[in-house]
This record gives sequence, structure tokens and C-alpha cells, in this order.
Amino acid sequence: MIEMDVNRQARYQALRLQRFYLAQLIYGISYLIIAVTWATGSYTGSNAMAMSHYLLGFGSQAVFFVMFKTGFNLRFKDPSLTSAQIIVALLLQTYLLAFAGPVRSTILVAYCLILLFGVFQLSRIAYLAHAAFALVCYGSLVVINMHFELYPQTLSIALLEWFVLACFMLWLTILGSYIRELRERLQQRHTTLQQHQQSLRGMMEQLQNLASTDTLTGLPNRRYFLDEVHRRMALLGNGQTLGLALIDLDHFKRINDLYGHSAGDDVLQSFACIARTNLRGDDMVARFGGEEFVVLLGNCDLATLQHCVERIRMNFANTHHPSLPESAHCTMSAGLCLIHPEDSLEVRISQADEALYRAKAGGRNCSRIHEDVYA
Ligand SMILES: Nc1nc2c(ncn2[C@@H]2O[C@H](COP(=O)(O)OP(=O)(O)OP(=O)(O)O)[C@@H](O)[C@H]2O)c(=O)[nH]1
Repeated sequence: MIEMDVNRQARYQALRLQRFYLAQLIYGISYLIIAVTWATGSYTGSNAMAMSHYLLGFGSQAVFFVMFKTGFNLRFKDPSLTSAQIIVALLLQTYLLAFAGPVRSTILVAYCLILLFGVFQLSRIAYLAHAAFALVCYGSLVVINMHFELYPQTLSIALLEWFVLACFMLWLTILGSYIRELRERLQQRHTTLQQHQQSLRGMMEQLQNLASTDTLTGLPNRRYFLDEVHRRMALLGNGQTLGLALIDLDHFKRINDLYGHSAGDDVLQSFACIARTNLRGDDMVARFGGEEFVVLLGNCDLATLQHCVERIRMNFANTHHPSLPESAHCTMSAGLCLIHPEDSLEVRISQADEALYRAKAGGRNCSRIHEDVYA
């Protein structure tokens, strides 16, 4: 959870830096404009003033850069520092306009470019406040110019420019609201989609569980068991073997006939429980079908397999089943064999079945080993 938060934070921080670099493009353009206006003699300030634009630009942006790089920006309510970046840019833009000479009206559009950066981050009210601040900046510049007669411009032209700028700002505000609404809607859809995905994942898990589990005993079913054996066979090293035991409850039909189907179900559940508790964590017991079960032991020899199956057999034979009378005893028979990495599983299962048949024929309540070259 904490790691996820750290990752998300790093991603957001990278995005903030990207947006900062994008803003530097506008600064680059303005540096170029200053150089061109200065070189063509349109710049109305002194050389020192022309230099001061660069110093202020680089200085202010260096501060923002260090804040992002050191994570100092995270201490603020809005870590993207959008408002601060826009205000600094608006002030620098106004300062540039003061000396831009005849190209001033063309550079006015930069106010709108600067405000564009707030479209995603600022609320509608904050956005309006920043647009108003831009208009106040430019209005103040016009008033100062008029008062000190620094720039040859009639009041009507100045007011017209201010009005056009205000119209653009208004349009930007409307566009900003629209984009923000779209973004919020998209975010909402994204959240809903994630919730759907999560519940789908949960349902898939449930379905997979249902498809691989026997509902009566809660044990893995035949299909899951076969998949699992194949998977484990593929992982077997040279000379390693898996232990396989095919188990069948003795005279189970009789239990059903004598005590009812539900008593038979209880016995099946009871066997499942006994088998499970007598196996180690990575061993496996599955319901193979009907009253037939199968046990799989990871990397074991015949002695271990036999020992384990005998333990289950004895426990089962000594268990009293509450749904059966005191005198009734249930037993099981088992056929055992080993599985080698290169074996055919079908062949091994039929060999275990053959051994099971011998156990039944030999009087039941016992286990027999399939004897072949391996075993
Ligand atoms: N109660 C219950 N009985 C089941 C279930 N699945 C299979 N059976 C019964 O298990 C019995 C199996 O009988 P048989 O195949 O004749 O074998 P058996 O009576 O155990 O005799 P042996 O295997 O020769 O010892 C049948 O009567 C099936 O109806 C189940 O889920 N619940």
C-alpha cells in the first residue's frame, strides 16, 4: 500500500516536471522575442533592462525547478504550484510588455498562453481570479504608460486592446470549464471501470474456485487434480518421483442403501477431512469421482507413500461417523504407484487402478502397490 503511494507520488512528480518543462517553451519564445525586439531596435528599455528579463526569467524558473527536484513543492496544498507559476509568468509578461515597443499588441496573446496552463489544475473560481489578475496587470501597465506618457498610444486603442484581451480570457474560462468537466467525467468513468474490473476479477476467482472444487467435500475435483499433476510432473527433477494413491471407499453402496444418501455424504465429507489432516501442506487429496479419491505426494518414494496412505486408512477405519450406528465401520482400499517425470499420467492412473482392484480383491481395507520396473 505504502509502496503504491510512493509510486503514484513519483508519477505525479514526473508529470509536474513535464508540465514545468512545457512552460519553459513559452519562456524560450519570450527570450527570443526580447532578443529580436532588442536587435531590431524596437525594445524601448535600456540594455540592462533587456538583461533583467533574462535574469528574472531564469532566476524564477530555477527556483521552481529546485522546488520540484527536491520535493519542496510537496509541502504546498497544490504541489503542482500552478497558481504561483502562472502569477510569476503574468508579472514577467507584463514587465516585458512595458518595454516591447510597437510589438506590444502582438505579444498580448501570451497572457492567454500562460493562463492555458491553469485549465486542468485550477478551479473555475481560481481560474477567473487569475484571468482577472492578468487583466489588472495589463490595465495597470496601460494606466502607468498613460500617466507617464511612456508609450505612444491613445486611450481608446489601449481600452480596445484591454477589451479584446478580456474577451479572450472569458473564452478561455469557458473552454477551461468545459475541459475540466470532461476530465472529471473521464475520471469518474475510470473509477467506475476500475470498480467493475475488481468485481469481475472477484467473480472470475469465484468461478475458477467453483470449477475446480468439489462442492460436497470442498476438495479439488478431478479436472483440477489432473492439471495439477501435469504441472507438478513438469517441475520434477531427474530421478524425482510423485506418489499417487487411488483410494476407493469399501462397500459404499451398502452405506447408502442401509443408512441413506445423506449419511453417505457425511462419510465422504469425513473421509475428505481425515485425508486432508493427514497430509502435509504441499501434498494433495482430490475427489476423483463418486466414492473415489486420489492422493498426490510431492517428490516421495514408495515407502513414504505407503506410510502416508496407511495412516489415512487406519484413521478412517477407526473413525466413528455420527450419522452411522456405533457398530458401523467404514474402510477404504488404495492402489499406489509412483510417477516419474517422463511418464504418461493415464498409464500411471490405470496402474494405480489395477493395484486398487487387487486391494479390493484381497479383502479390502488395505493398500496395494503397482509392481513394475520403477516400483
Ligand atoms: N452418498 C453419496 N453416494 C455416492 C456419491 N457418489 C457416488 N455415490 C455412491 O457410491 C456408490 C459406489 O458403489 P460401488 O461402485 O458399487 O462400489 P462400493 O459399494 O463402494 O463397492 P466396492 O468399491 O467394491 O467396495 C454408489 O452407490 C454411488 O451411488 C455421493 O456423492 N454421495
